[in-house]
Amino acid sequence: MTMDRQTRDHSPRPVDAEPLLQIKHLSVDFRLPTSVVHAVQDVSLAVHAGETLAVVGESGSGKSATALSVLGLNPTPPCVYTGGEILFDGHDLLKLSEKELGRIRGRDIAMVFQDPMTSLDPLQHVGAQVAEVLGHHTGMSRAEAREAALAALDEVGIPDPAQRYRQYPHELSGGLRQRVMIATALVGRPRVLIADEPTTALDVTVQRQILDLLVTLQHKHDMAVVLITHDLAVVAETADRVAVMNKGEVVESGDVLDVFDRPADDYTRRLLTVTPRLEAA
Ligand SMILES: Nc1ncnc2c1ncn2[C@@H]1O[C@H](COP(=O)(O)OP(=O)(O)OP(=O)(O)O)[C@@H](O)[C@H]1O
Repeated sequence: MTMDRQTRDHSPRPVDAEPLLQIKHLSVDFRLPTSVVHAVQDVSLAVHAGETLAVVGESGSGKSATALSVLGLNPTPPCVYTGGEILFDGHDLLKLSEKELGRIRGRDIAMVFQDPMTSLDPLQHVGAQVAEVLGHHTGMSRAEAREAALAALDEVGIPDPAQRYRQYPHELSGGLRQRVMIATALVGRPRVLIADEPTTALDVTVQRQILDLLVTLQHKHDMAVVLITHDLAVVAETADRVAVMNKGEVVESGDVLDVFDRPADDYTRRLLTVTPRLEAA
């Protein structure tokens, strides 16, 4: 499988640039009543500003547990962080208090999940939910937060934002709901966006539009994006680098073009052969 290097936008970055977010030797267990799941084992990942790192692997390989660790969102218990560091802005996020992490969530590092229905409040107007993020993180007045939320809805391509502002999540299509989630994530201008299967629940045409939107916004705001997905075609189209996870470990990582053209690990090779859509990517 080969990909056209000419058509991909790989913005060069200074070789000595520090990663914005760095996960070093992270290990995470889930201690259940009768067993222990070693969900993440000695995982190291790094992402720079303006770069997309894809984390791929089959279901249960530890992608989400790794991503959720960044913002301390794995349920504790049963989750126990057994080793490693997550470095952001000179801090080890694993050592921060809940209050300190709360300040980083949404403002510096934001997440988008697969299913907006579980992340959005069904009883609150969508616009108010976008504005609420600003209330948490800035000193904006209500009117200013409303204006900024309207601008964010507009930026993510929601038609007629003033009217949509006053709708509830169930009144929107799946694609529009995911756009609201993205607006909610990005309105605080985070430097890192973690997107966990952001398009899996959507039909193929809408998937394309949402991915295009994420790429556009990433370039516009020079964000670092960690994209969790099991879809290698999505990786081929959007990511700069890829880390392949299997059974809690990173088995291979590198430039997407290199890894996909010349996979070094058997597991990566197997993943690539079961993804026919890649041929067209
Ligand atoms: N809250 C939890 N309690 C117990 N076990 C968990 C919990 N969350 C994840 N696990 C287990 O940890 C392992 C890794 O799960 P994780 O959700 O990170 O995988 P994944 O690669 O993201 O899979 P998927 O693509 O299906 O989301 C799995 O064995 C899973 O069952």
